[in-house]
Amino acid sequence: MKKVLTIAGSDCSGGAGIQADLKTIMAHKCYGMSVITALTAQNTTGVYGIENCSADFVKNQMDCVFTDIFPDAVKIGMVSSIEIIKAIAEKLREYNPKNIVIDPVMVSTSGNKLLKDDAINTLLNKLIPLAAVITPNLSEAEILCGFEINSKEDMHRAARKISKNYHGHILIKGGHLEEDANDLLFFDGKIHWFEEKKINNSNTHGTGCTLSSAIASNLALGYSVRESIQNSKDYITGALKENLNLGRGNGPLDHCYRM
Ligand SMILES: Nc1ncnc2c1ncn2[C@@H]1O[C@H](COP(=O)(O)OP(=O)(O)OP(=O)(O)O)[C@@H](O)[C@H]1O
Ligand SMILES: Cc1ncc(CO)c(N)n1
Repeated sequence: MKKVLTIAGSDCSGGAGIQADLKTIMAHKCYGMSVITALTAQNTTGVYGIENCSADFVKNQMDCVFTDIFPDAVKIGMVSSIEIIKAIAEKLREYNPKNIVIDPVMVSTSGNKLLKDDAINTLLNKLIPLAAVITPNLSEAEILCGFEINSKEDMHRAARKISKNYHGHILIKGGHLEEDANDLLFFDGKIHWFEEKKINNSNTHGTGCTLSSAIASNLALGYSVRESIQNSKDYITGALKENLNLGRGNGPLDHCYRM
């Protein structure tokens, strides 16, 4: 059994964060573990509160996982504050796991801040360099590259700019583009598009969390980065097509459809 660790925030409504990650990891028949960085009080309509875990307790959780059941891949999502980011980076350098996927979560689907403004530089300088793959959405990529992204050409320019400081795989997700849901992979100066028609479903709460934990699961299973992204995109597309409709806002995905 391959083991996948998610380091992320909890979403009590079960659609994003740790809960989405564990459901995704299990749907890939891997063993899921979680290090919780923050508790959020949220649902399909918004985020109503955040309680950060102390940096020491994040380290304590990471020690417990890494000294006992060493993961084959690690997904990192909401990291909340400078202290937590530094704690995670320190422990990752100590244990040196393979297949680190970072979803640089900054804002929730419902528009609430999940990363403190002053923590962006620490995320960029201390954590992102440790990743094999990063998966910014359009607004996160805009913050990382410093200009607006409105088209596929802009996505390509943004990836090139981000690659000047980060040398791993950059996947810019196009889920928020007007037309298709096309994602761009940039690595070693080369690009590859993962193309998909946009599904007419507003229940997209947790798509980013799901994609990144699916990529981590596929990497743990031994697939290449490109295969892992394609498999994960297929997984998301299938889950969106199920048309689950829960809650009063942007509802979660159906993770049961392949089980
Ligand atoms: N309506 C849709 N139809 C098809 N694919 C979609 C749709 N919305 C998002 N996706 C896909 O889902 C994945 C996640 O992308 P998205 O841009 O939504 O991430 P995100 O904004 O980080 O997610 P989150 O809303 O969880 O923060 C991408 O592969 C994207 O192309
Ligand atoms: C805990 C958590 N992580 C990530 C997201 C991004 O969708 C969210 N809404 N909540």
